[in-house]
Amino acid sequence: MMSGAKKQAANIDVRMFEDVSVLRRKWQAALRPGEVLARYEDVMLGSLGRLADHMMLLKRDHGAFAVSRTGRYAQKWLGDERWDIPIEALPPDCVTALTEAAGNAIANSRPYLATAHSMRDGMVRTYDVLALPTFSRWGGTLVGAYVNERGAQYNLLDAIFSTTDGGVIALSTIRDATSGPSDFQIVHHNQAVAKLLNLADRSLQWQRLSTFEHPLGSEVVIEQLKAAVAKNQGSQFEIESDDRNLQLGVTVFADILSLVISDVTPLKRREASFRLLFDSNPIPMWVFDLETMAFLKVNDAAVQHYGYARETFLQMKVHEIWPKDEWVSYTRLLQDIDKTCQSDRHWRHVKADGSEVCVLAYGRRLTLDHREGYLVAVVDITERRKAEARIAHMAHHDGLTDLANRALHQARLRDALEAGHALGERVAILCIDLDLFKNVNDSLGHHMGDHLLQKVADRLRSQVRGNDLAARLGGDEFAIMLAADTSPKEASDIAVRLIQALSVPYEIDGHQVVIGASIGIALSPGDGTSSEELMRNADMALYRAKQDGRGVHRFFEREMDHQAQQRREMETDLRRALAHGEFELHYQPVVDIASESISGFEALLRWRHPDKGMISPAEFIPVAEDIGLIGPLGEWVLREGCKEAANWPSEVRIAINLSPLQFRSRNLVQVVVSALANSGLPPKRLELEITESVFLAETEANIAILHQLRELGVSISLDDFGTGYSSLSYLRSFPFDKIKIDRSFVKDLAKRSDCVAIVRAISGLGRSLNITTTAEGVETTDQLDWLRAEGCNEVQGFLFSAARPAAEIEQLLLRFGAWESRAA
Ligand SMILES: Nc1nc2c(ncn2[C@@H]2O[C@@H]3COP(=O)(O)O[C@H]4[C@@H](O)[C@H](n5cnc6c(=O)[nH]c(N)nc65)O[C@@H]4COP(=O)(O)O[C@H]3[C@H]2O)c(=O)[nH]1
Repeated sequence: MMSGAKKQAANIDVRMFEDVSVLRRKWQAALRPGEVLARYEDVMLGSLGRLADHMMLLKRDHGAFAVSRTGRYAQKWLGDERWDIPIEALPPDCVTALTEAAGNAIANSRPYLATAHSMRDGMVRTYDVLALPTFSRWGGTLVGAYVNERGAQYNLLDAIFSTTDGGVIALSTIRDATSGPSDFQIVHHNQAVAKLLNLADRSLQWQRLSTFEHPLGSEVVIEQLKAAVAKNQGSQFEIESDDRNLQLGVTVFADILSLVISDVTPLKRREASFRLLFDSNPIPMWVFDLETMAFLKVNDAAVQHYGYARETFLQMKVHEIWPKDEWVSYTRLLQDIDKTCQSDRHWRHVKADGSEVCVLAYGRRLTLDHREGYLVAVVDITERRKAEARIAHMAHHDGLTDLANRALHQARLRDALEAGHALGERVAILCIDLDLFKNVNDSLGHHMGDHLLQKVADRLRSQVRGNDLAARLGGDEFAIMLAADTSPKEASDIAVRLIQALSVPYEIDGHQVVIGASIGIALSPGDGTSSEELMRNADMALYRAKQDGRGVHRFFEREMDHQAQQRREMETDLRRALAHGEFELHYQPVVDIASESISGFEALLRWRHPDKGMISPAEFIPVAEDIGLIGPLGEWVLREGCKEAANWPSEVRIAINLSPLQFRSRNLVQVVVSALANSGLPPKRLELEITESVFLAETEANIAILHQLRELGVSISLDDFGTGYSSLSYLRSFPFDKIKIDRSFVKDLAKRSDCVAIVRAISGLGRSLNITTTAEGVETTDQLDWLRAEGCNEVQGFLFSAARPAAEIEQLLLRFGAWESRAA
């Protein structure tokens, strides 16, 4: 069944449809053959009847239309009863429809039907506008326009409100006797209200709130509405209804109130989740106002981490947790901040106690309490950064002294050389080697050695400035790089200062330790332009400084390069010499002062180089020691010496020198046993000469080896006695059979009383300890007389003979007999 209104609307539509058809037919019928348009008189004049009320005549005037002649209905539609109205004077909705219809009709030379929507008193009406194009005998085109409302009007507000999810209620205020607001009555509402209030089945119309059993009728709501009416001012508040959060927005129109209800449950849940995530998050978080930079919200973790009380925090601005030197840069960063920010940089923050932390910050924009804010979560990476820095530091520094290590030193040197090259500035390298450090390490132990190195490092550190760098290259090798354009004079002054500083006695664990330093200097670009070359040359200069008696500094000279070359050659030649049989032994007689006879021979090694001739052991033994050849070479000497001595008269002994490095091989005893066994030489005819340096390293083990040798029946002599540091204590460490007085004391016997005193003391010592004393380097009879007078037991030296090849031994024995008869 159709409602009355709908039926009426349907009738109107049918009539309108008929009107449009009639007019179209009339226009078609008026079209004469050969003419494009129907004539005005044929269409518009006469026989329009009822339709005349709905008609308008449109003239074209200079391109724009004007309306002349309007029927009554058309006048109402236009809202204007005048004849001749310019089109721009009409309501815009009419203008749009008329222009569209008339324009298209003229363009197509056919009737054209357009639709117009008009808004009148909140009601929307739809009209059909039919334009009939005609031509007039008096010239020009005239358009007859028919207008009629198509269907039922409807209320736009109702239509809009019925399609929204938001609830809208109109309430009228009920006043009491004092004319104050006492209650409210629902006078109108849209469909969404019932759904929002979960009251689908109940009618709300005319419901009084005070009797309305629903949270909407609660006292709280009524009081809020009363207050709004009293103040004539809108308000907004929330209520809960069936697990839903409803937001009520009140607008006051005198005694009528509109209540807009929206469901804010999802929003509330989001807020609750945010609160939960924010408040109890272990990661420090805050929200700050993007405009004022003030903290709006901070979570517990932030309060704890930064050490500010929450109230203090909330009165602060973001920049107050930045270090002052970053205020400008960080403010600039925040100005460019995006909707979200993934921290790709480190931020420095300052805690309440003034300490600084390093953090990563992650953030996003949000609205909090109607303010544009920024939510920030921070991850403190201070410890991680420290650990990273520690690891990076460790990779570039020496663990013991904390000085730069070789890698960092090389890298910095390369950089300095590059910069120096660009600027035309010199870079100096000072290679430093500690004199006598090995002694300390060996005699006082590694622990003391380490302490000493640390103190050395401290002194070096205190001597370097600016871009200069002190480094430990390993062991007791250090280097200083002087990066600022350094002259040779400056480098030399610094080297002198360094040697002085390092030579001041060290106080370590109650011991006073004295060491020195030797320094080699190389300067770029003259002594090298690459780090490798410069270091190699500084090292060569250092080698020279050590050769020159230590405690001095030397600059690199091209000649050193030559010497280094020679040394390399010697190393190569030495490796070959043993296999090629280039070594031989010479023997120097040892004379017994009392019996004035040869008691033995000292075997002294000789190297007959195929090109260079005879090379002194003083030159090649240290090299053989350095390249590890001393083991096989020493073994060869022992075998060869014992074999030779086995041919001598039975009372003549042989003395053989042992390098301290031979003790390292651990098979020394075995080698001696084998040499004796192979030669058949009785052990008592073999003397092994050692220097006190045997006691400097692995003392216990070496003393044990000495005891084993002695148990074989071999004698042990202490060579070069008096030249070392603590010889007397070594005499206690091992029961030596012989002490050899160094030739430096013998040399000046006749001239220097201190030498006499030393020789006297050593001889006395030997006597009281029952140790034979042998004086070396006796060249004059004067010296011999002094030695005899001081009670020395044996002598050897050029006075009797230099070391001679084995073939001359027999002759020597004979010749000695001759000397013996001449001396008598
Ligand atoms: N000015 C002067 N010198 C005299 C006199 N009498 C002897 N000499 C020299 O003094 C050195 C004595 O040997 P050294 O103190 O054991 O000192 C030796 C010894 O430490 C080492 N050496 C020699 N042969 C061997 C060896 O077979 N093994 C080891 N490990 N070292 C050896 O080489 C050093 C030097 O040996 P050489 O050049 O042969 O030098 C020998 C000898 O030629 C003299 O009256 N005046």
